[in-house]
Amino acid sequence: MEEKRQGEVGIIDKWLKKHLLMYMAATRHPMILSIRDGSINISCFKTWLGQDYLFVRALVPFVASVLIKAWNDSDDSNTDVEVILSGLASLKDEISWFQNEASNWGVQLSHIVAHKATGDYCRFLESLMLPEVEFTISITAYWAIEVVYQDAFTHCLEDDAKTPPELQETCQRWGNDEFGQYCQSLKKIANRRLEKCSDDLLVKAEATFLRVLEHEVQFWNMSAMVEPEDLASK
Ligand SMILES: Cc1ncc(CO)c(N)n1
Repeated sequence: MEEKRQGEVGIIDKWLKKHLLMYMAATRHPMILSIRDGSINISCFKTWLGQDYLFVRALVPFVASVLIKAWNDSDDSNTDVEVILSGLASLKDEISWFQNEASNWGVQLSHIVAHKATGDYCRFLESLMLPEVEFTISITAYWAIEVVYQDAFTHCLEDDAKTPPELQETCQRWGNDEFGQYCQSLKKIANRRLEKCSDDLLVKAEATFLRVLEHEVQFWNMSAMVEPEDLASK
């Protein structure tokens, strides 16, 4: 295999440049900016918390499907499987974190109903779980899903950010260095596969990346909406 020359940009970096506006719409959404400048309405945060709990639960079988595809198709399946397995394992801790955080904020997870954006995003995950969806496509989607949160929440932890103290821990969950490294590992696997896939698949993978960004924007939009019951209680 030809080694990439140092400094040469991979396919994903080309996409990030080409679709920068869409990427920024997902990672610098007004909801994220409102966390960063401290102006966030806490009821939006609670909406996000409940809906993201549903999303993360749906992420478990999706990541499991990526793992199976790595096992079956990957040209470097030992390390790929290990990377994906560590992500799958950490979802268990993440779900416990959501349960604990929800109880701290008085959010009843057993009563949460999926909003349209959550349902749409979960159905998209299900479509990617089908066996006929190639590993290259599903690992690209997995990287994109994780990197949006990593990038967005890292932004809320920068030195000049005014993130409220009670939201710091949430931002740390996705904005910590270790998760940043994890996203780099996913990017490396995706890039390696994308470098050698057919043009046809490359077009499909790029479209999948864009669909993830669209779903992320819709998800933030939905979270930023104040629930009718919160308005009624004002
Ligand atoms: C909507 C959404 N996207 C990405 C992540 C990252 O895991 C998440 N928890 N929720």
